[in-house]
Amino acid sequence: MDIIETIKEQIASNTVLLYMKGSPNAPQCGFSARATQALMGCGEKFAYVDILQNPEIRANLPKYANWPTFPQLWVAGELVGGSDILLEMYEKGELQTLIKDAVQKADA
Ligand SMILES: N[C@@H](CCC(=O)N[C@@H](CS)C(=O)NCC(=O)O)C(=O)O
Repeated sequence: MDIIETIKEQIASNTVLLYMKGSPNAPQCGFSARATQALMGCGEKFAYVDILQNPEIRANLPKYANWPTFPQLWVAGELVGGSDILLEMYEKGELQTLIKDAVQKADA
């Protein structure tokens, strides 16, 4: 499958999806570690893709997303942002609401 099709499919089939370096249990970058912590604090399940294991995604997602770096959080098919944005939203309680609402809608 074309790599952009793969990315689209991942985004479409996972309500909460984090593109990151490493895994939630073993993040390989401080930005990915902080994003994971904020997400875990939201209390919902989330999927992840380790871009260190997927060099083609690492090379192509920034262009597709128009977002240059990792981590990238996608919720309900939309890019939310990277670690700075996630932490800011988490502090305000906005990330929790966004994710809970999206998961509820997806389950309905
Ligand atoms: N301010 C960004 C910082 C993220 C960042 O600088 N990520 C770098 C280092 S992990 C990155 O993805 N570089 C491109 C790459 O490694 O492919 C955020 O909030 O997420």
